[in-house]
Amino acid sequence: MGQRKVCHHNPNLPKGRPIIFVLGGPGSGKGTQCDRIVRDFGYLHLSAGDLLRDEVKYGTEIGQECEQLMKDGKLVPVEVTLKLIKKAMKENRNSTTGFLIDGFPRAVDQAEVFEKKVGRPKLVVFLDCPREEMEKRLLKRGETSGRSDDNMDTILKRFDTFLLESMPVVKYYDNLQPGLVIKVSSVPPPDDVYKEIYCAILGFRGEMDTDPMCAALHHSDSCDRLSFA
Ligand SMILES: Nc1ncnc2c1ncn2[C@@H]1O[C@H](COP(=O)(O)OP(=O)(O)OP(=O)(O)O)[C@@H](O)[C@H]1O
Ligand SMILES: O=c1ccn([C@@H]2O[C@H](COP(=O)(O)O)[C@@H](O)[C@H]2O)c(=O)[nH]1
Repeated sequence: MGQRKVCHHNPNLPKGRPIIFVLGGPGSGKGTQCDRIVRDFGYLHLSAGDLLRDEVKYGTEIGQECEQLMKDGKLVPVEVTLKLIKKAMKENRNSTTGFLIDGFPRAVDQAEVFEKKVGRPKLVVFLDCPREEMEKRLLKRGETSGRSDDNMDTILKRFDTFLLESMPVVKYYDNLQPGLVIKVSSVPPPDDVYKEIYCAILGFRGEMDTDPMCAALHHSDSCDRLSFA
């Protein structure tokens, strides 16, 4: 993953509704940032984890198949997640201006199959957060979330799965298309983390100059801060 100086200004954007992936470790803040993106851009937020938890909650066949895997911090088969995501995209294709996919793809083979069967995202946001910080956040969230995986035992397994299987997805997209991935530290407060994401989205929409803060970033050398290094 080399140093690349890339501004998010892609003149060859295909038409249609954009897809954004928000990736990062467990508790890195994906859902928190997605809330802000939805607020400002109105994209449809599809959390693969939420879709799976709904299946578990309603006791569907998929839910029964996935419940234990999720408690063990393992990945459910891509056929399952892809089916849920594609269904939600299809149902909403006429009512949304874009798709914000949170926590998927979780492995390189998942990214490959998405690329083949659905398409390429316009932007991949990678939230970078130290493990200790993620652990602290998840344990705190676990006090009230009711999630069966917000406990120390499962958190450790989720970290292992993330490092082994999910981190390579970031490199996959960075290699696939320079500038596609932005790496953002999610340690600062949520609104500060969001600034870079917001500018990157304006960038691929060709609207960078509509916001003075983003325009300054775009026209200065600091533009390469947005690229994955
Ligand atoms: N920048 C931040 N600073 C401090 N706390 C944060 C920040 N972003 C999110 N949090 C908190 O950390 C916890 C995890 O955040 P969030 O649910 O958004 O993470 P996630 O990446 O979606 O997690 P998961 O993958 O487990 O679903 C939440 O309680 C949230 O309020
Ligand atoms: O694409 C995905 C997304 C999620 N999972 C499983 O769900 C849990 C929880 O996911 P969150 O994104 O943290 O809500 C995850 O640990 C996996 O078991 C998945 O397999 N594939």
